[in-house]
Amino acid sequence: MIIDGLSLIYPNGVKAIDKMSLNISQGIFGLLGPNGAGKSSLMKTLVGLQKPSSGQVLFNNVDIIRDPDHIKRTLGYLPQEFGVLPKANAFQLLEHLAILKGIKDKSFRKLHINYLLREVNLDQHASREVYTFSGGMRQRFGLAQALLGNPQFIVVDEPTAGLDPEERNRINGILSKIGQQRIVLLSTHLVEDVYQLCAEMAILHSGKLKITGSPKELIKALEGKIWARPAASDEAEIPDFSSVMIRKNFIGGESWITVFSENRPDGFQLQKPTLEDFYFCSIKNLI
Ligand SMILES: Nc1ncnc2c1ncn2[C@@H]1O[C@H](COP(=O)(O)OP(=O)(O)OP(=O)(O)O)[C@@H](O)[C@H]1O
Repeated sequence: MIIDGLSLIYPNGVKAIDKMSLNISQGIFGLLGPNGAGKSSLMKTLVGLQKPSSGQVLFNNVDIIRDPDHIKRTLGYLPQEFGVLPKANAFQLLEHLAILKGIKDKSFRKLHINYLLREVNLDQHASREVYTFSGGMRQRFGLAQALLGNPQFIVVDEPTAGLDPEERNRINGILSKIGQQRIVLLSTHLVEDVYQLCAEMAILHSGKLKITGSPKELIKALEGKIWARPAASDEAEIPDFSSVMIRKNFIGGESWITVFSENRPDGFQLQKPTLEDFYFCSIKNLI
Protein backbone atom coordinates (compact mmCIF):
# COMPACT_ATOMS: atom_id res chain seq x y z
CA MET A 1 0.00 0.00 0.00
CA ILE A 2 1.33 3.41 -0.96
CA ILE A 3 0.03 6.46 0.92
CA ASP A 4 0.99 9.68 -0.79
CA GLY A 5 0.45 13.20 0.60
CA LEU A 6 -2.67 12.19 2.55
CA SER A 7 -4.49 14.90 4.53
CA LEU A 8 -7.74 14.85 6.44
CA ILE A 9 -9.37 17.94 7.89
CA TYR A 10 -12.56 17.35 9.91
CA PRO A 11 -15.48 19.77 9.43
CA ASN A 12 -14.57 21.41 12.79
CA GLY A 13 -11.18 22.37 11.32
CA VAL A 14 -9.04 19.71 13.11
CA LYS A 15 -6.22 18.54 10.84
CA ALA A 16 -6.14 14.88 11.88
CA ILE A 17 -3.81 13.77 9.04
CA ASP A 18 -1.27 16.23 7.70
CA LYS A 19 0.39 15.47 4.32
CA MET A 20 1.30 11.90 5.22
CA SER A 21 3.31 9.69 2.88
CA LEU A 22 4.03 6.10 3.82
CA ASN A 23 4.63 2.66 2.25
CA ILE A 24 3.15 -0.37 3.98
CA SER A 25 4.23 -3.82 2.80
CA GLN A 26 3.66 -7.46 3.79
CA GLY A 27 3.55 -8.38 7.48
CA ILE A 28 2.43 -6.47 10.58
CA PHE A 29 3.01 -2.72 10.40
CA GLY A 30 2.78 -0.97 13.77
CA LEU A 31 1.35 2.51 14.31
CA LEU A 32 2.34 4.29 17.51
CA GLY A 33 1.46 7.78 18.66
CA PRO A 34 -0.02 9.63 21.64
CA ASN A 35 -3.78 10.09 22.07
CA GLY A 36 -5.08 12.29 19.27
CA ALA A 37 -2.06 11.66 17.00
CA GLY A 38 -4.33 10.62 14.12
CA LYS A 39 -4.00 6.83 14.15
CA SER A 40 -7.73 6.04 14.07
CA SER A 41 -8.34 8.82 11.54
CA LEU A 42 -5.71 7.28 9.26
CA MET A 43 -7.16 3.81 9.67
CA LYS A 44 -10.74 4.93 9.02
CA THR A 45 -9.56 6.73 5.91
CA LEU A 46 -7.67 3.69 4.62
CA VAL A 47 -10.69 1.42 5.09
CA GLY A 48 -12.90 3.90 3.22
CA LEU A 49 -15.05 5.04 6.17
CA GLN A 50 -14.13 8.66 5.52
CA LYS A 51 -12.80 10.54 2.54
CA PRO A 52 -9.49 12.40 2.85
CA SER A 53 -9.30 16.11 2.06
CA SER A 54 -6.41 15.44 -0.33
CA GLY A 55 -3.82 12.83 -1.28
CA GLN A 56 -3.74 9.41 -2.83
CA VAL A 57 -3.75 5.81 -1.53
CA LEU A 58 -2.73 3.01 -3.89
CA PHE A 59 -3.46 -0.63 -3.09
CA ASN A 60 -2.53 -3.24 -5.72
CA ASN A 61 -1.97 -0.24 -8.02
CA VAL A 62 -5.61 0.87 -7.63
CA ASP A 63 -6.44 4.33 -6.26
CA ILE A 64 -8.73 3.35 -3.39
CA ILE A 65 -10.01 6.87 -2.80
CA ARG A 66 -11.47 6.91 -6.30
CA ASP A 67 -12.43 3.22 -6.21
CA PRO A 68 -13.29 2.42 -2.56
CA ASP A 69 -15.06 -0.81 -3.57
CA HIS A 70 -11.72 -2.30 -4.59
CA ILE A 71 -10.33 -2.16 -1.04
CA LYS A 72 -13.65 -3.12 0.54
CA ARG A 73 -13.47 -6.44 -1.33
CA THR A 74 -10.01 -7.23 0.06
CA LEU A 75 -10.28 -5.62 3.49
CA GLY A 76 -10.82 -6.70 7.10
CA TYR A 77 -11.31 -4.13 9.85
CA LEU A 78 -11.38 -4.45 13.63
CA PRO A 79 -12.37 -1.00 14.92
CA GLN A 80 -11.54 0.36 18.38
CA GLU A 81 -15.22 0.29 19.35
CA PHE A 82 -17.14 -2.75 18.23
CA GLY A 83 -20.50 -1.07 18.81
CA VAL A 84 -23.72 -2.68 19.98
CA LEU A 85 -23.85 -6.41 19.43
CA PRO A 86 -27.19 -7.87 18.32
CA LYS A 87 -28.65 -10.81 20.23
CA ALA A 88 -27.11 -13.52 18.06
CA ASN A 89 -24.65 -16.32 18.64
CA ALA A 90 -21.10 -16.24 17.27
CA PHE A 91 -21.82 -18.48 14.30
CA GLN A 92 -25.05 -16.66 13.35
CA LEU A 93 -23.39 -13.25 13.59
CA LEU A 94 -20.43 -14.34 11.48
CA GLU A 95 -22.83 -15.85 8.96
CA HIS A 96 -24.75 -12.57 8.75
CA LEU A 97 -21.50 -10.61 8.27
CA ALA A 98 -20.25 -13.15 5.70
CA ILE A 99 -23.42 -12.68 3.64
CA LEU A 100 -22.93 -8.89 3.82
CA LYS A 101 -19.36 -9.45 2.60
CA GLY A 102 -20.73 -11.32 -0.42
CA ILE A 103 -19.85 -14.91 0.55
CA LYS A 104 -22.81 -16.54 -1.19
CA ASP A 105 -22.09 -20.27 -1.23
CA LYS A 106 -23.78 -21.68 1.90
CA SER A 107 -21.63 -24.80 2.36
CA PHE A 108 -18.39 -22.88 1.77
CA ARG A 109 -19.62 -20.19 4.20
CA LYS A 110 -20.17 -22.78 6.93
CA LEU A 111 -16.71 -24.33 6.43
CA HIS A 112 -15.07 -20.91 6.35
CA ILE A 113 -16.79 -19.69 9.53
CA ASN A 114 -15.96 -22.89 11.41
CA TYR A 115 -12.34 -22.57 10.27
CA LEU A 116 -12.16 -18.96 11.50
CA LEU A 117 -13.77 -19.82 14.85
CA ARG A 118 -11.06 -22.47 15.32
CA GLU A 119 -8.35 -19.97 14.31
CA VAL A 120 -9.42 -17.56 17.07
CA ASN A 121 -10.07 -20.29 19.64
CA LEU A 122 -13.81 -19.76 19.80
CA ASP A 123 -15.00 -23.01 18.21
CA GLN A 124 -16.24 -24.20 21.61
CA HIS A 125 -18.37 -21.05 21.87
CA ALA A 126 -19.94 -20.96 18.37
CA SER A 127 -23.47 -21.20 19.74
CA ARG A 128 -23.00 -18.71 22.58
CA GLU A 129 -24.43 -15.21 22.21
CA VAL A 130 -21.62 -12.76 21.48
CA TYR A 131 -22.85 -10.09 23.90
CA THR A 132 -22.14 -12.55 26.76
CA PHE A 133 -18.46 -12.85 25.71
CA SER A 134 -15.60 -11.48 27.84
CA GLY A 135 -13.54 -8.58 26.45
CA GLY A 136 -10.86 -10.92 25.12
CA MET A 137 -13.39 -13.24 23.49
CA ARG A 138 -15.05 -10.23 21.83
CA GLN A 139 -11.73 -9.11 20.39
CA ARG A 140 -11.04 -12.63 19.10
CA PHE A 141 -14.53 -12.65 17.59
CA GLY A 142 -13.67 -9.26 16.08
CA LEU A 143 -10.57 -10.76 14.48
CA ALA A 144 -12.65 -13.64 13.07
CA GLN A 145 -15.08 -11.19 11.44
CA ALA A 146 -12.13 -9.18 10.06
CA LEU A 147 -10.81 -12.38 8.46
CA LEU A 148 -14.09 -13.22 6.68
CA GLY A 149 -13.41 -13.62 2.97
CA ASN A 150 -9.64 -14.00 3.54
CA PRO A 151 -8.80 -10.29 2.99
CA GLN A 152 -5.26 -9.30 1.99
CA PHE A 153 -5.30 -6.12 4.07
CA ILE A 154 -6.38 -6.09 7.73
CA VAL A 155 -6.65 -3.05 9.94
CA VAL A 156 -6.76 -3.55 13.72
CA ASP A 157 -7.21 -0.60 16.06
CA GLU A 158 -5.93 -1.25 19.61
CA PRO A 159 -6.95 -4.93 19.67
CA THR A 160 -5.51 -5.68 23.12
CA ALA A 161 -6.64 -2.55 25.02
CA GLY A 162 -7.91 -3.54 28.46
CA LEU A 163 -7.11 -7.25 28.10
CA ASP A 164 -5.32 -9.41 30.66
CA PRO A 165 -1.78 -10.65 29.82
CA GLU A 166 -2.97 -14.12 28.77
CA GLU A 167 -5.60 -12.74 26.36
CA ARG A 168 -3.11 -10.18 25.07
CA ASN A 169 -0.66 -12.98 24.24
CA ARG A 170 -3.42 -14.97 22.59
CA ILE A 171 -4.46 -12.03 20.40
CA ASN A 172 -0.82 -11.27 19.55
CA GLY A 173 -0.33 -14.94 18.60
CA ILE A 174 -3.32 -14.75 16.23
CA LEU A 175 -2.06 -11.46 14.75
CA SER A 176 1.39 -12.87 14.18
CA LYS A 177 -0.10 -15.83 12.29
CA ILE A 178 -2.43 -13.58 10.26
CA GLY A 179 0.50 -11.29 9.39
CA GLN A 180 2.45 -14.08 7.71
CA GLN A 181 0.36 -13.97 4.56
CA ARG A 182 -1.02 -10.43 4.36
CA ILE A 183 -0.65 -6.81 5.39
CA VAL A 184 -1.84 -6.07 8.93
CA LEU A 185 -1.92 -2.45 10.05
CA LEU A 186 -1.86 -2.46 13.86
CA SER A 187 -2.49 0.58 16.02
CA THR A 188 -1.64 0.24 19.70
CA HIS A 189 -0.36 2.11 22.75
CA LEU A 190 1.63 -0.95 23.79
CA VAL A 191 5.12 -0.19 22.54
CA GLU A 192 6.30 -3.64 23.59
CA ASP A 193 3.73 -5.27 21.28
CA VAL A 194 5.06 -3.30 18.32
CA TYR A 195 8.60 -4.40 19.19
CA GLN A 196 7.54 -8.03 19.39
CA LEU A 197 5.19 -8.21 16.41
CA CYS A 198 6.18 -5.67 13.78
CA ALA A 199 8.92 -5.72 11.16
CA GLU A 200 8.12 -2.10 10.30
CA MET A 201 6.48 0.71 12.22
CA ALA A 202 5.65 4.41 12.17
CA ILE A 203 5.27 7.03 14.90
CA LEU A 204 2.56 9.65 14.35
CA HIS A 205 2.25 12.93 16.22
CA SER A 206 -0.27 15.74 15.64
CA GLY A 207 -1.36 14.18 12.36
CA LYS A 208 2.19 14.04 11.02
CA LEU A 209 4.44 11.10 10.34
CA LYS A 210 7.41 11.53 12.69
CA ILE A 211 9.44 8.51 11.70
CA THR A 212 9.18 5.12 10.03
CA GLY A 213 11.48 2.09 10.04
CA SER A 214 12.21 -1.26 11.63
CA PRO A 215 11.88 -1.19 15.45
CA LYS A 216 15.19 -3.01 15.92
CA GLU A 217 17.05 -0.65 13.56
CA LEU A 218 15.47 2.45 15.09
CA ILE A 219 16.56 1.44 18.58
CA LYS A 220 20.17 0.97 17.43
CA ALA A 221 20.43 4.74 16.89
CA LEU A 222 20.04 5.19 20.67
CA GLU A 223 22.84 2.87 21.75
CA GLY A 224 25.20 4.58 24.23
CA LYS A 225 22.82 7.52 24.62
CA ILE A 226 20.24 6.41 27.18
CA TRP A 227 21.08 6.96 30.86
CA ALA A 228 19.14 6.49 34.07
CA ARG A 229 19.42 7.02 37.80
CA PRO A 230 17.12 6.79 40.79
CA ALA A 231 15.45 10.12 41.60
CA ALA A 232 15.37 11.37 45.18
CA SER A 233 11.86 11.22 46.62
CA ASP A 234 11.74 15.04 47.00
CA GLU A 235 13.17 15.61 43.50
CA ALA A 236 9.95 16.77 41.90
CA GLU A 237 11.52 18.80 39.09
CA ILE A 238 14.90 18.10 37.54
CA PRO A 239 15.69 21.36 35.75
CA ASP A 240 19.21 20.32 34.64
CA PHE A 241 17.77 17.49 32.64
CA SER A 242 14.39 18.85 31.60
CA SER A 243 15.52 19.37 28.01
CA VAL A 244 16.77 15.81 27.57
CA MET A 245 14.57 13.92 30.01
CA ILE A 246 12.74 11.06 28.35
CA ARG A 247 10.65 10.04 31.30
CA LYS A 248 10.31 9.75 35.04
CA ASN A 249 8.86 6.40 36.02
CA PHE A 250 8.72 3.90 38.85
CA ILE A 251 10.50 0.57 39.19
CA GLY A 252 9.45 -1.47 42.22
CA GLY A 253 8.04 1.68 43.83
CA GLU A 254 11.33 3.57 43.32
CA SER A 255 11.31 6.67 41.14
CA TRP A 256 13.80 6.75 38.22
CA ILE A 257 14.67 9.36 35.65
CA THR A 258 15.84 8.43 32.17
CA VAL A 259 17.60 10.92 29.92
CA PHE A 260 18.93 11.08 26.36
CA SER A 261 22.50 12.36 26.19
CA GLU A 262 25.57 11.91 23.95
CA ASN A 263 27.78 11.85 27.11
CA ARG A 264 27.27 10.35 30.55
CA PRO A 265 25.66 12.83 32.93
CA ASP A 266 27.02 12.68 36.51
CA GLY A 267 25.49 9.92 38.59
CA PHE A 268 23.75 8.20 35.66
CA GLN A 269 24.17 4.61 34.45
CA LEU A 270 24.11 3.55 30.81
CA GLN A 271 20.92 1.72 29.77
CA LYS A 272 20.15 -0.69 26.96
CA PRO A 273 17.75 1.35 24.80
CA THR A 274 14.19 0.13 24.34
CA LEU A 275 11.55 1.00 21.78
CA GLU A 276 9.79 2.96 24.52
CA ASP A 277 12.92 5.12 24.88
CA PHE A 278 12.88 5.66 21.12
CA TYR A 279 9.17 6.53 21.20
CA PHE A 280 9.64 9.19 23.90
CA CYS A 281 12.76 10.61 22.21
CA SER A 282 10.81 10.91 18.97
CA ILE A 283 7.71 12.49 20.54
CA LYS A 284 9.93 14.98 22.44
CA ASN A 285 11.90 15.85 19.28
CA LEU A 286 15.17 14.67 20.83
CA ILE A 287 16.05 12.67 17.70
N1 LIG B 1 -15.12 12.89 13.92
C1 LIG B 1 -14.24 13.83 14.31
N2 LIG B 1 -14.53 15.13 14.19
C2 LIG B 1 -13.66 16.09 14.56
N3 LIG B 1 -12.44 15.82 15.10
C3 LIG B 1 -12.10 14.53 15.25
C4 LIG B 1 -12.98 13.46 14.87
N4 LIG B 1 -12.36 12.29 15.13
C5 LIG B 1 -11.15 12.60 15.66
N5 LIG B 1 -11.00 13.94 15.73
C6 LIG B 1 -9.79 14.67 16.18
O1 LIG B 1 -8.74 14.33 15.28
C7 LIG B 1 -7.52 14.18 15.98
C8 LIG B 1 -6.98 12.74 15.76
O2 LIG B 1 -7.85 11.84 16.43
P1 LIG B 1 -7.69 10.26 16.29
O3 LIG B 1 -8.86 9.64 17.00
O4 LIG B 1 -7.45 9.91 14.89
O5 LIG B 1 -6.34 10.03 17.13
P2 LIG B 1 -5.74 8.66 17.69
O6 LIG B 1 -4.27 8.72 17.43
O7 LIG B 1 -6.47 7.50 17.13
O8 LIG B 1 -6.03 8.81 19.24
P3 LIG B 1 -6.29 7.64 20.35
O9 LIG B 1 -4.92 7.01 20.59
O10 LIG B 1 -6.75 8.42 21.53
O11 LIG B 1 -7.29 6.68 19.81
C9 LIG B 1 -7.82 14.50 17.44
O12 LIG B 1 -7.52 15.86 17.64
C10 LIG B 1 -9.31 14.25 17.56
O13 LIG B 1 -9.88 15.06 18.57
